[in-house]
Amino acid sequence: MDVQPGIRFKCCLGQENRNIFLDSPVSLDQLKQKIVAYFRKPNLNILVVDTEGKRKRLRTQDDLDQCLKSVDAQSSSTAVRLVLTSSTDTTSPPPPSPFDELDSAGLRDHPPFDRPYRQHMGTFQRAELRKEPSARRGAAHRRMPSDHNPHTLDLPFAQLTVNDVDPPLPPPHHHQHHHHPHRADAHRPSSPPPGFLDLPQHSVHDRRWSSDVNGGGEFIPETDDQPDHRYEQPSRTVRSTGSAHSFHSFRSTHSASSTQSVYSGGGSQRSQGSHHAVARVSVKDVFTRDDTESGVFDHESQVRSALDVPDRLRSGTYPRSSAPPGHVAVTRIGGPYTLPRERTSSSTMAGEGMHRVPHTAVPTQSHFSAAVRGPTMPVRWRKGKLLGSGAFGKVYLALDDGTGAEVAVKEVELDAGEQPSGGAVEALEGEIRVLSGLRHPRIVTYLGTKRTPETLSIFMEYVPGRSIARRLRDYGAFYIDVVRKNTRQMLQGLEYLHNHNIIHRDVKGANVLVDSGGNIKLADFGAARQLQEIRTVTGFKSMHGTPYWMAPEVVQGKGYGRRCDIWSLGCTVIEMLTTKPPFYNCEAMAVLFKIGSSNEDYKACIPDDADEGCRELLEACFQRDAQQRPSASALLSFSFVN
Ligand SMILES: Nc1ncnc2c1ncn2[C@@H]1O[C@H](COP(=O)(O)OP(=O)(O)OP(=O)(O)O)[C@@H](O)[C@H]1O
Repeated sequence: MDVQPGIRFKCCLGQENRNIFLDSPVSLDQLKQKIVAYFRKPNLNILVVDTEGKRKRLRTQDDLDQCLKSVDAQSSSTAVRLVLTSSTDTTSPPPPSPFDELDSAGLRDHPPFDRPYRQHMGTFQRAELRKEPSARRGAAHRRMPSDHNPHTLDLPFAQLTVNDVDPPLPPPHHHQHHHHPHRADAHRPSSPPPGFLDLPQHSVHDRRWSSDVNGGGEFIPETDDQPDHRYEQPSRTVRSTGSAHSFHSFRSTHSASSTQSVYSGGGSQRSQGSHHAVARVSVKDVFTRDDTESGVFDHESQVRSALDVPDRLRSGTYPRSSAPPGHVAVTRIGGPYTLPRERTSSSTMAGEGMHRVPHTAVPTQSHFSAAVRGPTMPVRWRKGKLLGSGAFGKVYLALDDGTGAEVAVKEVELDAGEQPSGGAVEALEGEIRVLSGLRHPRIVTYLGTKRTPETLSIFMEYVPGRSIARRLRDYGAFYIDVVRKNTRQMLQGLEYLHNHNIIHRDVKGANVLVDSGGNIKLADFGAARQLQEIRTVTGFKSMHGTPYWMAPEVVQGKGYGRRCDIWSLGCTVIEMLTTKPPFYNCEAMAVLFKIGSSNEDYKACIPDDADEGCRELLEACFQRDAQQRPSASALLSFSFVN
């Protein structure tokens, strides 16, 4: 199938950032229409920003064509940066953009920011990590902690290169993407503004669908144009139908005429080795203003997670007791609400096969009270007990004195005498600011940061049930059903992160937290590189960590992308089955060679008595060639996790 070329327009109006994708050839009218639709302001001036930061007004189709020509000339770039200003204010300077903020903070030219802001924030870096001057490295080794643990590793930091090795996606091809069985997820639509859902074009069915972090993320393409159609999942995603709609008046959206039957597309699909519940809902009935205020509005994952009935009902995330009779309690981003339950003869509450949510679903306003918003960044807070310590700092429980909620706070010591240069701390703060826009039931929510001269405190959602690693220590290896459920939920979290261009980089049992309902949340994602940088400058200047979960391309310093998380996920599955990751009986240095050496067959580490489906998934995860590893989305269709 021919895929038309497409152009991404990164639009910035004041603090609001949107990505708009348009197929070529792009017409100015089309662009203007999109801008009006997305920013809900008519007659905006459109200024194009060139690579040197100069702005030029786009008035005519010719201007646009010229501009697109210059984009074509730079083969690596298909993005056009636009600044929008109010047309009533043609003389005043354009509104501030995140780039301006970085400029004024002197950060933009700092190495971590030598790429566009969002690309950096999206954590897919092509830039090599800065190399430590050798003298400093020497000092680093002198200052390495003496408590050597054979299972941890101190490497000169500069050995790691972070590259987005994932090849680019073909450009978007709207309107027809549903029809191609293999490319259904190979298109990325534009990110809608809060309260706006451009569903006709960008249905939730498109799993490439991704709103940006705080509305303006750099979209780094996924890798599924790689030949892993064999892993393609036919119809697992939730389809959403509906028209563009404001979420700002919740009550008015519940008219009896809404279309929102939820049904499975032909019931369960065991032929693919899995069940696929295909739901059709009117998203306007699922989301409210609360969702749109969270800074990110990921319709697909939210719809999917809201309707991931098998998982939730099995695991008890939905507090059934909280639902009135005849209703299903549903945990939404930020909290629960209820949907009337209606069973059909082929449905079960475990979600096997068909389940229906009739159009009379009526969440009430009371369900959307403060309780559903989840934790927020505390203004005044008190430190509680130590929850644990890691390579980068200690994690404490803390009480938010404003709301009474408990949150977790990771304290990273900053060496006051040797402040990190080059804005490493600011970079981390910026990263957390962006990451705190992410919301998904399978990831720990970052809330924000606070800094004193001695400490950087990173606030997070508190997950009470301890990590998988800790549970393995306490109880021993998990039964296969728990491994299955945890794996599925980890994949859901990874899918969400990867769709938002975040590589976790440190997937392992210690970074998978379990809540009191036995559901997992991925922790410690996205910020590892900045933390590493801070520790590099202020602490023992080395890469400190444990290599057992590392992917070969990471160890080999080749540069890596999202698929390194898939390898680590495989190691974590082994960890859950046996309590230890592969080769844990070897010292850290030895295991590095094993990981790096193509002679070492990781598949041999799969326990002999492993479930057939589990073996299939692990073999896929342990493909040495990262490109051969399926994506998180593809793995979600494997029989083991269904
Ligand atoms: N949001 C959280 N809620 C509850 N407990 C947490 C939270 N974040 C971390 N913890 C606890 O604190 C411990 C230390 O976490 P931290 O992220 O500092 O280190 P780690 O992940 O164990 O190790 P490393 O830093 O080497 O990856 C974790 O093992 C976990 O038990």
